[in-house]
Amino acid sequence: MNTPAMEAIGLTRRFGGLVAVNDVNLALHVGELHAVIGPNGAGKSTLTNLLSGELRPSAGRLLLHGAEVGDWPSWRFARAGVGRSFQQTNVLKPMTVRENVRLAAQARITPLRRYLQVVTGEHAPTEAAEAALTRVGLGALTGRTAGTLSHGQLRQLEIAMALAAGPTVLLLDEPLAGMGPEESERLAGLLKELAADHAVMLIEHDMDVVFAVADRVTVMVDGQVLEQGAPAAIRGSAAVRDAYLGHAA
Ligand SMILES: Nc1ncnc2c1ncn2[C@@H]1O[C@H](COP(=O)(O)OP(=O)(O)OP(=O)(O)O)[C@@H](O)[C@H]1O
Repeated sequence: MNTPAMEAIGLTRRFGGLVAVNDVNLALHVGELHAVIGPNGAGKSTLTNLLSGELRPSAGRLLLHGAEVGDWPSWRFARAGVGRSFQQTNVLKPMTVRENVRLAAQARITPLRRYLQVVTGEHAPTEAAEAALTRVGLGALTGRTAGTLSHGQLRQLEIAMALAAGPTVLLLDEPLAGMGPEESERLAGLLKELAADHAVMLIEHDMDVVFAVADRVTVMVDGQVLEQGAPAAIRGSAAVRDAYLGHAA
């Protein structure tokens, strides 16, 4: 297969004596939706924070399009095309939908470019914002105050914010949390569409959604990869079933 958009090799993160992410290997490819599942405390959010540059690895390698990025500061990740949505909502509620996405679009732009845009009246972030909003299905609500959106619409807005900076890699931490079945199904369809031209990593607890949309699944338990494979293989795995039942007990 071609070079992954993002690749973790032996990626490890310790918090004092706790190894939250332990020797994880993972490859994200454009055109693929890669779901990461696992019981609470498995290390999924820590892994997302490592891949988005918010946390530095304690050990191991992180590659973006084949180049080492493990020691990069977090701001370089967004500029180099790594976008993420957050488990906790990241939206500024008094601002409009459009303003939220425009601000997010600017994450990709250097301060000099932003200054030049003001001077020349160039409107690149506006166009990127409108395109992202149309793509997630919020094109008709751009002037609405974000605080008036439904829960599902807020999650769509968060995805638009992640998309607006033009990422290649999209890291989505429980984008469907708290949604009803209908909204959830619609958004799952959108995630699948986005995977056509992005490398998508999806953290998700709803197994029906995971098995419906994922091309590949990584199962984490206690910071480690328990299994990795196609959804059908993971669904039939006794080790995965045991891990979940063990944690439920
Ligand atoms: N900043 C931190 N400092 C210390 N320990 C942390 C920190 N962040 C996470 N941990 C610990 O690392 C482990 C993995 O946590 P993490 O949040 O990555 O798991 P998770 O799989 O995302 O869980 P959930 O599904 O509940 O969100 C947990 O034991 C957690 O308490």
